[in-house]
Amino acid sequence: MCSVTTVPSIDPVPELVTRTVEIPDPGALLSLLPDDAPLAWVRRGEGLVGWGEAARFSATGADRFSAAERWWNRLSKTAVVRDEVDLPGTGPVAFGSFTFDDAGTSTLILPETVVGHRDGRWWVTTVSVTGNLPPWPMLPRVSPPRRPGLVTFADGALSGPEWELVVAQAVERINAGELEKVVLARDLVAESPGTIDPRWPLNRLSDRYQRCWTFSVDGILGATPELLVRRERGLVTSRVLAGTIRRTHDDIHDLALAASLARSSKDLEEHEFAVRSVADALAPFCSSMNVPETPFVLHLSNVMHLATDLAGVASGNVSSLTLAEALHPSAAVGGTPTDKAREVIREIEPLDRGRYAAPVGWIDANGDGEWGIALRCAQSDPAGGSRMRLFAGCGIVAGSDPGAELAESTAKLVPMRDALTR
Ligand SMILES: C=C(O[C@@H]1C=C(C(=O)O)C=C[C@H]1O)C(=O)O
Repeated sequence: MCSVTTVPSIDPVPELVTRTVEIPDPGALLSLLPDDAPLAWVRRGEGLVGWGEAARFSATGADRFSAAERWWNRLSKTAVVRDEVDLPGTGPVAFGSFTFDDAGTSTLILPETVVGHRDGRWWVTTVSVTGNLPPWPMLPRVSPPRRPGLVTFADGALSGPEWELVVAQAVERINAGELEKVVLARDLVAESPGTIDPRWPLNRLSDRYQRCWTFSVDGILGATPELLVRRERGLVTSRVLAGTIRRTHDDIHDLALAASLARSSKDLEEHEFAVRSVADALAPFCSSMNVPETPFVLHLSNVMHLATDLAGVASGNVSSLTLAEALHPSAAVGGTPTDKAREVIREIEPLDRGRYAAPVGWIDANGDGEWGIALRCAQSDPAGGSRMRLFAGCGIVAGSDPGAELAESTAKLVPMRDALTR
């Protein structure tokens, strides 16, 4: 295993050799994962899983994305690649997770083994960093995921009522004309009697939230409904969410609620801020772009969101990671205007977001990749695997009611809570 924290120009680059071979259906991707540091990006059974660590890059600060990209380019562009499948996600692939703010550590991880599935094809990529051809891939036998013991939940930085006061402060500042929208987050601390096997919640999340991207990278895991950006051979796509309503589990009532969400001027305004921030950030990188005029309603099992899928044609050879950097933080997780919203978050949200609400995903040697926003997620505590922090946030605009926002954040915590307990 090799670990790199900075990239001085004289740094020796590992001699990367990768071999990708097509394999018959090996079973569900998540069922292949070992319990130690599993890497995953899976939706509806397709995607990538990985394990082992051939190389890792860590970065801190405002240039964390560009430093990570430089490292990845140096590693992957000089690699010897044997790839008999040749799809986005074959050949060398790194999984990544970035911090919301400049503080804290962001990582890119090059796994020793990656298994992928897409359009009826499966493949394995193995990696060597010694210049030799990596071993012929063998999928290890893994133990089944272990159910956590009795998990308890406690308030994180603030109790619910304390958080409502912070939301009220934000509404006041919006009404005073300081900014238009700010996204505020809260956290819960989950504690289990023993080490939590991350594969347990991962499997629960991917079964129950099939429209979401289930991810696990370097201790943060979850199922996000929001795709910050995908770049695939010149096509750029993004799914923007903002505007939320809780489900009641009465289908007829939920349909009426979906219709009211689609007409709610408060939610439409909040959504418009988010779509505009993504379209504006992508514009310099795209020769053409399709931005639908009206959102659709995305139904998840706990909540419904206003959603817009944007698509563009990349004008140059810009990587998925550069695009993720340009988009982060979108108004869906930061606010409008961005800089003012970040300032307000720093001032009134007494919480270290860590990697919550920031890009998580993967990149290949061509720069193709998918980066979600780490939402509906939990971060394992570096001090021990029996503790996790769960996060949820809400977009606050002029018409926001603190009690309703607290209820919305509680609904957004349900997927992770349930995945740890049921
Ligand atoms: C911030 C979160 O979600 C974001 C905020 C939303 C909203 O305020 O309506 C909806 C989806 C996400 O863009 C979260 O889930 O933690």
